[in-house]
Amino acid sequence: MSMPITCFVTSTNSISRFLSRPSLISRQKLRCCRSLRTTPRSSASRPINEIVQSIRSRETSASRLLDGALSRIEEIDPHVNAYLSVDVEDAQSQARRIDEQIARGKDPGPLAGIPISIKDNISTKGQPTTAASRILDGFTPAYNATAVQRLIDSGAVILGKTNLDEFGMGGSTEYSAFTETRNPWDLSRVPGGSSGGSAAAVATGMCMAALGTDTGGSIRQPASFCGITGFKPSYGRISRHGLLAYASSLDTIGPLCRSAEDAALLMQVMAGADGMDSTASKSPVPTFSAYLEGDLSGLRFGVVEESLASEVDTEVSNAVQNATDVLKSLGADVQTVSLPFLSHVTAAYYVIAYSEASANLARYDGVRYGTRAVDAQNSSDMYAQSRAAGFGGEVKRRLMAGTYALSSGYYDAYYLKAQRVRAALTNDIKKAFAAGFDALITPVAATPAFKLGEKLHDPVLMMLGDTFTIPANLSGLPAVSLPCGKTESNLPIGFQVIGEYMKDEVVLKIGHAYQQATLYHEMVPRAVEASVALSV
Ligand SMILES: NC(=O)C[C@H](N)C(=O)O
Repeated sequence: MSMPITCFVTSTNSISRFLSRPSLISRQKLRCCRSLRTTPRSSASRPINEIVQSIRSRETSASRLLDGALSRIEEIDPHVNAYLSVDVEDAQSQARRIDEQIARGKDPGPLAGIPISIKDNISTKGQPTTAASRILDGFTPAYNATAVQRLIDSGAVILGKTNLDEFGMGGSTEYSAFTETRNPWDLSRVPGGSSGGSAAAVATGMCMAALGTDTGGSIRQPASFCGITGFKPSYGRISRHGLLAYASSLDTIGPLCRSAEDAALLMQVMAGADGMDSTASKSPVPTFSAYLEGDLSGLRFGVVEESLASEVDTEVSNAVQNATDVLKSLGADVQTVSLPFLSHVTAAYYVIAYSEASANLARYDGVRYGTRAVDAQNSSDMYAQSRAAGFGGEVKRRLMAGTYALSSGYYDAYYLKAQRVRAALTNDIKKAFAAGFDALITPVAATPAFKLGEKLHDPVLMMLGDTFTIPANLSGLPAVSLPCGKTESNLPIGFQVIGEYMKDEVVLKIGHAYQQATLYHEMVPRAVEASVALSV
C-alpha cells in the first residue's frame, strides 16, 4: 500500500484529544494516557526507523518525503524563520540518489531518505555556513563536519541550515545577525537558543531531525521551549571536527528529534572516534537500540533539590514532579539529591566560555573568511575594522570579557577560580553517582519560552536561564531534554535527565521508557497551523 508522507505533522484525532487534556499529568491520569498511547501513531510521531523501512520497501520515497518537508518550509518558515538557507536542488538530487540506490537494490543506510537540517555553525561542504554572523557572510566550507558526513553516509538528505544565536552565544536565537526565529507554539515568543532554528524546524515538521550544538544548554533549552526531544551527548562521544568552535572544552554536537528513540538512531551513526578530532573518544560505541527497551526497575534517580527552588515557575515544577511520578510508576526509585555548587555554576560557566571564545574567535580577522574592511590603512586597522563590522554586539561583549578574564593579573581571580568551581561541581556530581544514583533529574529551564525582546537587553537574566543545563557541560555528561507538559497558556515544558559520563545509552533508555508511557513528545504546535491557515 502506498503511504503518502507529504506532511509529518498532522493534528490527528488522538493528538487533538490529547492537546485538549489538562497540561499536567497526574498519577491517576497516567493510566488514561497509556490507553491513548495504544491509539495509532500519527505521522508526526512515527519513529524515523519505521519511515526508513517504508522508504526501503518503496511504500514511499526519499523524494516524496523531501517534497513534504519542502512544502512545509514554504508554508511555515515565513512565519517562523527557522532556516538561514535551504539548497532545494542539492537536497532533491540527494533524495533522487537515495531512491535510485533503493531501486538498484542497494541499501543507503539506516537513515535512508530522512531529511535532516543542520545548525549553521556546523560545516557543510558547498553549503553556506555562517554561524549566523556577518563575519562569515558568504563563507562556504570545503568539507563536511564529521557528524554531517556520517549522516550522509547513512543515507540522510541534508536539507538546509538553521538559525542560531551568533556563534551559539545566547539563549533565544535573537542574537542571530540575520533574523530572529519565532516559537511555533506562540509566534510572539522565542524558540530558545542557541539551536532555536533546529528546534523550531523539527517541531513544525520542516525536517525530521536536526543537528544542534550545546555549550551550556543550546540543544536542551530550545528543545524544551519547542516541545521536542534534545540530546546533548557526553563530551567526546561525537567528533567536533567541522564545528565552528565557541568554547572548545564545552561544545558538543547532538540531535534534536521528536523522540529519544530517534535520537538514539542518530547517535548510532554519528558517535565514535575520529582521526580529525583528538577529543573524540575512542571508547566503543554501544548498540543504542539494544538499551532502549525495558522498564526502569533497578534504576535510582536523584531529583536535584536546588533545581526545584522557589524561582522555578510553579507550572514547570509541577510538570517535573509529575514526570518523576511517571518514572516511579515505571519501576525507578526516585529520591532527592543536593548539588550545593549549583548556584555558582552559571558564573563559572560564563567566565570559562567567554575566555575560550576570546581565543577561538581570534581567527576571524578579515584575512581568511567573510567580511573584510575595504578602506583600512594597514593590517591591524583592517583586523580591527573587519571585526568591528563583522561581529554583533553580544559576541563583542563576550570576547572583551573573555580577553579580560584571561589577561595577566586577572587570570587567577576569574579563569582559575571558575575552573575551581567547575572541579567542585564535577565532584558534587561524582559523589551523587558514587552514592548509587543512575541519573539526576531537573527542569530544563525555570520558565517556559519567554517573549521576544523580554531578555534581549539584559544579558545576565538571559544567562541565568541556563543554570540547570550548564552542569552537564561543565562535567561533560550526557543529558536529554524531554517534553513533559504544557502550561495553561499552551507552551511546552521539558524536564532533564543527566546521566553518567559515557552512559549516553542509559539516558536515552530512560527517555524512551518515559515516552513509551506518555504522549507529550507527540504534541504539535497548533499556533503555526492556525497562522498558516490565516495567511492563505
Ligand atoms: N551555547 C549555549 O549552549 C547557550 C548558552 N546560553 C550560551 O550562551 O553560552
